[in-house]
Amino acid sequence: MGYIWLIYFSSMAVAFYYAMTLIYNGNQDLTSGKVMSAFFCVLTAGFMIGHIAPGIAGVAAAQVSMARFFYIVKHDSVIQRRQQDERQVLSEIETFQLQDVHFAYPARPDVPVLRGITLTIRKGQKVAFVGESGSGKSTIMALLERFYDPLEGAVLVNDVDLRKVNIKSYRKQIGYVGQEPVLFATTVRANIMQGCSGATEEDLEAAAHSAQLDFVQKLPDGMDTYVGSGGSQFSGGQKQRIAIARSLLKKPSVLFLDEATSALDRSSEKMIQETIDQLGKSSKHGSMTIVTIAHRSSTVENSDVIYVLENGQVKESGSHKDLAHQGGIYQALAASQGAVLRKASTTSLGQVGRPPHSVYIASMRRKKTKMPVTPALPRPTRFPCRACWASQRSTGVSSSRASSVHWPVELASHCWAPTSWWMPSWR
Ligand SMILES: Nc1ncnc2c1ncn2[C@@H]1O[C@H](COP(=O)(O)OP(=O)(O)OP(=O)(O)O)[C@@H](O)[C@H]1O
Repeated sequence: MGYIWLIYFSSMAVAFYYAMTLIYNGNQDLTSGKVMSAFFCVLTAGFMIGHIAPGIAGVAAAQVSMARFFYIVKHDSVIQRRQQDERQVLSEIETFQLQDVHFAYPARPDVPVLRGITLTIRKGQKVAFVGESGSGKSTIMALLERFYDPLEGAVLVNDVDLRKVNIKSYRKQIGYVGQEPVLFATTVRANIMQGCSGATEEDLEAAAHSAQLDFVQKLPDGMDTYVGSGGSQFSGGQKQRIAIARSLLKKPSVLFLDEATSALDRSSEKMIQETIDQLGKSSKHGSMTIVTIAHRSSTVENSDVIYVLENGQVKESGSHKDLAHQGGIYQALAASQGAVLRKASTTSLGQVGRPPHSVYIASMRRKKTKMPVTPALPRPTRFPCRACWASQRSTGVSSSRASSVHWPVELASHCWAPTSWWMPSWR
């Protein structure tokens, strides 16, 4: 920009100098008055045009924003809403029923996602959906929230087809926390109060306490801390906790948790779950219905009913106690996770805080073996990836021996995998 101004004023100076030279040399057509008026005209015009330039960039940005705005405004809802049909106003949700529900997403109408789901959820129940990735768990939740309508069959609420229920009154009753919650670029307080403007400071504090928001209190600005664009100034688990606080403040009669505590450590998750269970028993609507999707067995163990999905169908249902010994998919899933956890707690590699390198050193000391000279390694904070660990196991090398063989020599960059890779979840 500085160069433009330099060129602009330099050319003006040259033109001015040239005009003055012509006058002094006796040019009859030019007078100093004419030159000065022309000079000020050009100066003013240039100044104005210079001011337009940033505006042109603004117009381009506004065009993009307007295009996005009109895209959203004109976007048709995927649910066929007919206001005259949505007469049933709900003050309370007693039951949900899915009756032989078939569904495919509008973007892929030929790919069936749900194939004949029939189930009932009653008031106050804790219901969980588990199953492999892509089996249709979140899709069931989306239908229960009426983000989509089923292609065949029906979703009933209090025995009324959801298509006939006033959607505003219905959604006021439900709370939803997803895996990647949406936070707005404002303060923690404003994010939690979103949609609950009537909540008092005590309600806010109670919700924050229930959702384990202690970390916010430790920040200099407390509840008035700015969360950043999309909550970018907080970690995934912290964002989930803020979103849980937001939902709890609303005191919904039904709470949908779609992997809502997946980013939390086990103890925080357990504490939040216990609080939600307690709140569930004492919500303003009597008892709160809680619908959970999770991959960790510990998250769903306390549920009254667990539905196990496979390829868009319910394959098993029952309590954890029933399913854990049924010899089906759930038992296999729970056992595989339990086995991994057991292995993690018994094998030296799985002991948190005692990484493989120190295990190796300790084992060499025990055996009074002369330690080979190995290059100094940074203190490891992560574990070998599952593939490497499996290959060590298959060669029959013991864990400490395996780590001594493998760890210092071959621990390549891919082995610096997060423990979550090594400790498989149900995904
Ligand atoms: N908006 C969409 N448009 C088209 N297909 C979709 C859409 N959302 C999900 N699907 C497809 O529907 C299927 C079920 O997805 P869904 O999200 O319900 O699975 P899920 O069991 O919740 O999986 P995960 O445990 O990974 O969240 C998947 O095959 C997915 O690719």
